[in-house]
Amino acid sequence: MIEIINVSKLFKQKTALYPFSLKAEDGECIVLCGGNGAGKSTLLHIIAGISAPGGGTVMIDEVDINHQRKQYVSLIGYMPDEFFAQETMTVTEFLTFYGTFRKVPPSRVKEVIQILGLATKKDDMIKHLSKGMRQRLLFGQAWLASPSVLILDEPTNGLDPYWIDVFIDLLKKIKRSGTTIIFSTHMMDVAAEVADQVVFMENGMIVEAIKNDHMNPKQFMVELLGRYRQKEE
Ligand SMILES: Nc1ncnc2c1ncn2[C@@H]1O[C@H](COP(=O)(O)OP(=O)(O)OP(=O)(O)O)[C@@H](O)[C@H]1O
Repeated sequence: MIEIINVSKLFKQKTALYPFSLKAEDGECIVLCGGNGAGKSTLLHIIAGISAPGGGTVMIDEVDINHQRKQYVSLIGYMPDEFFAQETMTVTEFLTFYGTFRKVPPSRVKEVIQILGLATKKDDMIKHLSKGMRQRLLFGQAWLASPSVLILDEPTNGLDPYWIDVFIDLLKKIKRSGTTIIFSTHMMDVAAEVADQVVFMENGMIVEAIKNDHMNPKQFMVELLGRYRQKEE
């Protein structure tokens, strides 16, 4: 379970996030939507422990980011929106490197490589991977240790339609295992398939939060697109 409690952020004079709160239970998914500069990455950086909140706090399974940082970080997996690794590492070396911090066995590294369709690339250097393959690898790094909360910044960027479908199915499976997921996207169809709650952000504020109360993905997408268009008018 994740609780975001009155979290805010100021960059010099500019407010990037006004105080707001959100909550997701085990196995639930929150999706953040909103235009460029809305504050999605800023919020995800705070939840991932990369950037300190200006005010408020984040709790995962009652572990407080401000007071139990080490324990908090062990409960999350974070996929950034940009690649950050040594590009001369191979796929296996990269995942093994991150796996050692969490005591992940080699069999799990192998399993993740397989599930993410990277088996034929396992000994290739990261610099030789396509954009979509790098995205899958970054996702693998976040998911490797089966964290309590998975935090993903625009995870479907660069994925082709086949891998978007695989990714949606995988997220649903991960939710069923009890993991809480929070991710940002510009893709309403992805949001409609996976989200229990879609949060629209604008200028660092939540302008609307829409819960999926038993709608199927198609109905939910129509609802989301309707709200999205209303905002543009
Ligand atoms: N390190 C920083 N220093 C100063 N301002 C920042 C910093 N990081 C983000 N901002 C500002 O905070 C605001 C929110 O940015 P953020 O990256 O969170 O938006 P976003 O919703 O993720 O956008 P996008 O869809 O383009 O990724 C923007 O106005 C941005 O310029």
